[in-house]
Amino acid sequence: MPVEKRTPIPVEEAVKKIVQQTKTWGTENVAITDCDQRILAENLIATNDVPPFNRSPYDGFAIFSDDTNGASENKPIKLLVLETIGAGQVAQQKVKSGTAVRIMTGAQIPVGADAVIMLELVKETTENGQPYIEIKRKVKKNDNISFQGEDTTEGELLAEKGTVISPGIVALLATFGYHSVSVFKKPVVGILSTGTELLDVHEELVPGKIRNSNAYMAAAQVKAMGAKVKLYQHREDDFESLYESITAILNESDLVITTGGVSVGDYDYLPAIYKKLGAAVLFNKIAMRPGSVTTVASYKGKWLFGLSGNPSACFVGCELFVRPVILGGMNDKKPHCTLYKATLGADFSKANPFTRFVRASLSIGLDENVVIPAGLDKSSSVSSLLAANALIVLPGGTRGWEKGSQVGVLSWDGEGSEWPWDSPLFSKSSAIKTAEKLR
Ligand SMILES: Nc1nc2c(c(=O)[nH]1)N[C@H]1C(S)=C(S)[C@@H](COP(=O)(O)OP(=O)(O)OC[C@H]3O[C@@H](n4cnc5c(N)ncnc54)[C@H](O)[C@@H]3O)O[C@H]1N2
Ligand code: MOO
Ligand SMILES: [Mg+2]
Repeated sequence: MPVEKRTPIPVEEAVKKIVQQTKTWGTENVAITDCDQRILAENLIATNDVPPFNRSPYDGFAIFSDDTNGASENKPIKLLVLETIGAGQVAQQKVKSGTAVRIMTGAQIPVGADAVIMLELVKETTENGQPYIEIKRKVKKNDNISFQGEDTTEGELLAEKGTVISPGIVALLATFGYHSVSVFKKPVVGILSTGTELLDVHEELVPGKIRNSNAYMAAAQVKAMGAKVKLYQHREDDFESLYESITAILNESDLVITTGGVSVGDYDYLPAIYKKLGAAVLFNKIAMRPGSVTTVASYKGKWLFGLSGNPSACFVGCELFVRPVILGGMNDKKPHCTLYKATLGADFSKANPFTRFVRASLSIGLDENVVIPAGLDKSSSVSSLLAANALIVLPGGTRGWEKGSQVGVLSWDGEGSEWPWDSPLFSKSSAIKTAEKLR
């Protein structure tokens, strides 16, 4: 059989094809205790003013400010203390001229009081068994009052649907009585590695075999993206059993990630499996390195991601193509890796017609971000993933890059990007033209 000729498409076009087909995973209600890092499927609206009543920001005395007119070191004024209230208590009596209520931080300002003076600024006395305070200064109306609604007002839109729930948002949900909250569902991602050479993690090495690292790596990646993972026992490169496994996994998952067996080799069965399934292949060759063989197909509303068997290629394919499907389906407004501009900290000499994604270590600085390649730059490398927190994006058709160059970097750390692909740092370049020549 002649080897299949594949037509590479530019990376951004591949990502666009995916984004166009992304649909939401639906919504569910989760308890406030389980909602952190999920994505809001409803607007977060203030259901009351915060604070809900005028309150004291200090431990002190609630007074009627006009009583302090003319008060001075030599001429203190004296007020009768009616009662004491702590936070959570409400004064029983009104503050009238000549009186005060001892009040603790967080307690509601008593009716009639229009200012608070701190404990440290008064002298406490007793006369005829009655508690009094002396004040030696003028206190202005509204001094030391935390006003109702000064933080938020009822009806205010605080966070829009699509926002990631941070600890701060959890605080607001609690403040406004959302004991449960509507969030976008997590998709279920089934992960299966194929390879006759693969061993389980606990197995001893034998000649010709290696341990399966891709499945565990991909599981960790998609978990970090917020998906649920179903990890399956790896399979040998055998058409029938692989076909059977994949159809079974399709029933149990929203997305199926396979690793390996997706290129043009004798035992690369994924292309034939997509064909037999009747899956619609969006692309099977991308003008990029690593990960050029990444294949994405859709089947009955489900996704099939054929990631490369080479670990670094598998990793990159997952970040570039799986991420926007998982996060986009959860209505995350920034479903792609975060784009940074950085200074290249070391020469990168390899020329390549394809857009390169170099595993790299990115340091975010106050004045400058610096990025350096993270190790052996081969798609088969595992060790270069160790120090990597980002991918340097080097547009195709270039003759190597010098230390000091400004480059675009995509990182899986950070808040994500809406659409990083238009960045001039990635210059629409000659990648595809050069790739065409190579075909
Ligand atoms: N004649 C051609 N050969 C190859 C091409 C090509 O275009 N023409 N593409 C090369 C590129 S680029 C890549 S990437 C690989 C992709 O290969 P597959 O996705 O088909 O993966 P496999 O053949 O199954 O394995 C490749 C490599 O990765 C190792 N591997 C596989 N699975 C795992 C795993 N779960 N954990 C760790 N390592 C794994 C496997 O042992 C192989 O060494 O094809 C090139 N060839
Ligand atoms: O997909 Mo391969 O790893 O392009 O390098
Ligand atoms: Mg292969």
